[in-house]
Amino acid sequence: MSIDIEMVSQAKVFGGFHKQYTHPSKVLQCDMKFAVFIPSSASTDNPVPVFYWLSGLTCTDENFMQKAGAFRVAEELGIAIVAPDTSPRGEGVPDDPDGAYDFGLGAGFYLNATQEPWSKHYQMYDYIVQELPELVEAHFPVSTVKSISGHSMGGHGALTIGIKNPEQYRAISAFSPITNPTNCPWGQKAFSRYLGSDQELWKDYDSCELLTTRGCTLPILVDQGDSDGFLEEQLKPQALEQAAKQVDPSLTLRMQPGYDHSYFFIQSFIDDHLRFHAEYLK
Ligand SMILES: N[C@@H](CCC(=O)N[C@@H](CSC=O)C(=O)NCC(=O)O)C(=O)O
Repeated sequence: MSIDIEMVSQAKVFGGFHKQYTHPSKVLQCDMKFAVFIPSSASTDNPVPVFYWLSGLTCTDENFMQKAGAFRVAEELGIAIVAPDTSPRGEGVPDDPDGAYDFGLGAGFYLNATQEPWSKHYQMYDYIVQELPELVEAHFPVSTVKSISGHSMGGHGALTIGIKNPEQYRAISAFSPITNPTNCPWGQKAFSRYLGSDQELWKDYDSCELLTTRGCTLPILVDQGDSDGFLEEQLKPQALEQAAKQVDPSLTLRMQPGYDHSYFFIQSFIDDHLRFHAEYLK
């Protein structure tokens, strides 16, 4: 079934096009925006692979597209980029009761909420894994070959979604991911509200737990700045390293001296990530 999408803006960049769209989401029960970069080599005769980018807390589709500096190398490698929003939006979509930045709007945590009042709209896992790729593949000159990456909350999303769907993605990468959300304040706040008090159920969205119990057949690249203010309390890359050691050696964790949590860090290493993904998207 084809879903209608409406273009909001487009701009030529490095020979390709950045385009922003809006569409009604059946899964999220609201209108959503997403953005794509389509390289100039893409056509119906030459469908290109797709790099999905999941952004972090407070972001929309715009943060990565405007700040990461990814288009020159994506054009060179012939890779499309898709950047969704980070939560459902719009009238009727509930937000954090105190308007906090780390829950509700802009903070969907890429999971399927089970608790009221969140469960009606906050189904970001199904949106990213099913609805959005179906829509993208129906409307753009792209193949079904894809990989997934993200930052912070989006790094958590990329890791958990990639680990759980190895048949759908070719590679996973992350910048400064929340690796062990069941064991950090951001994750505990979000999971207790979206998923309820049974912490056994939280494990299904924790990359350390998933790696330990399922392993991972996909290659994983993680970059983490050692001057990141969220490092010790929220991100815990060593927990991911420990979990990976127990199952297989597919994780490359690079601690990057002096870098913080910002898009300046992402901008500094996004070319490495795109080239890493390109190896597996061939
Ligand atoms: N207190 C800050 C926190 C928001 C923040 O740092 N957001 C990061 C992602 S954090 C983890 O998911 C981000 O990417 N921000 C957008 C950007 O363009 O930098 C605040 O409210 O600003």
